[in-house]
Amino acid sequence: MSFDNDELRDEYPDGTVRLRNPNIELMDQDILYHLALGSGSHDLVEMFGDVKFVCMGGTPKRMEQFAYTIMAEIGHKLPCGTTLQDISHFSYRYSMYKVGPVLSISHGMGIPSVGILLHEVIKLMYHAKVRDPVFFRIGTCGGIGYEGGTVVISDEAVDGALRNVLELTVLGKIVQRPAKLDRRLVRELKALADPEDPYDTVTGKTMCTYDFYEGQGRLDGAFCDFTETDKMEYLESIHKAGVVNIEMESLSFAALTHHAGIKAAVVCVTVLDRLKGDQVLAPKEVLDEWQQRPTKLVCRYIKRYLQVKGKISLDGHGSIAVKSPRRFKLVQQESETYD
Ligand SMILES: O=P(O)(O)O[C@@H]1C[C@H](O)[C@@H](CO)O1
Ligand SMILES: O=c1cc[nH]c(=O)[nH]1
Repeated sequence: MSFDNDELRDEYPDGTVRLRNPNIELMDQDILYHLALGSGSHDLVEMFGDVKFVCMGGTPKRMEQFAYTIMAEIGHKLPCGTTLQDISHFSYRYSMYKVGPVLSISHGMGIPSVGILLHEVIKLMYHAKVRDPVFFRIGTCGGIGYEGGTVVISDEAVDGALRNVLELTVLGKIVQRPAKLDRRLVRELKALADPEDPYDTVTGKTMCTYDFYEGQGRLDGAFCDFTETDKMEYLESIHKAGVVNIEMESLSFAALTHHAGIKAAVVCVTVLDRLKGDQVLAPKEVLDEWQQRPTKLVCRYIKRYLQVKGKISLDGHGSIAVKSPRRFKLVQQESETYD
């Protein structure tokens, strides 16, 4: 296991999520302001103690749909006559749905929005005494050399200058956090791509920017100080460096989950090939179908985990069998991160 934050694992071998913040346990209560939840006002262990998977994506609609999809996939039943409730409705910020061991939460757009949410969800995992949760981001992105509709599993997140770190200004000083993702989880997810899927599923480096327009080299924003030639030179250079897609949250997602010792993956669908244009031209119905593709892969992972866990719960090794159409693999449930 090459876990950069091994101290966390050694100190808390039961898998509960620990915070790298001594202040929290000294507080009478912790208000998770943007989730409309609190450790004093809610029984967080009772409400969330059984969570195993936390799935996030940009929009409330996508994450509500994801919640209904995973509910059907894992056969979770709601009490008669009830529907899923948005647990964070009264925050008017994020939406959160719970389906058995799965949380489905919208994160809004960009690093600041997903960063605030991650602080609060990681604290939620801590207060609820959740063990070894796995986090997924289910998103959309621009492909670099990939047609719209391609599913991309990120094996690394980099910023606009190809640096594999999230940079934050804390007390006026620049702090860098490594943006590492779990290698084994990438392989497990890739193995769940079905050759029968009518689209490609690829792995590669994901560039994460602070802006959709100038930050991603688009010519069609309200402002643009570079030429088409400059743009193409840049996109070709990042393509050469192994970047397969661009989006706006993976850097924070990878860095904050890694800092908390939480296993995480980013799975996005491309909505266009940026080597061919800037505007998202696909019709809405097509975009809606494309957005379900990362969902399908993550659902397969969760379903497989839950089925296998049911069957092998007595083996004590915490292993998960991943069936690809051609083969079965027994995969140890450990984390591996890129150095
Ligand atoms: O998860 P989503 O679809 O929101 O991810 C990407 C990155 C930005 O949040 C947004 C830009 O259109 O889409
Ligand atoms: O080009 C794109 C498409 C979706 N999301 C992004 O951040 N960029």
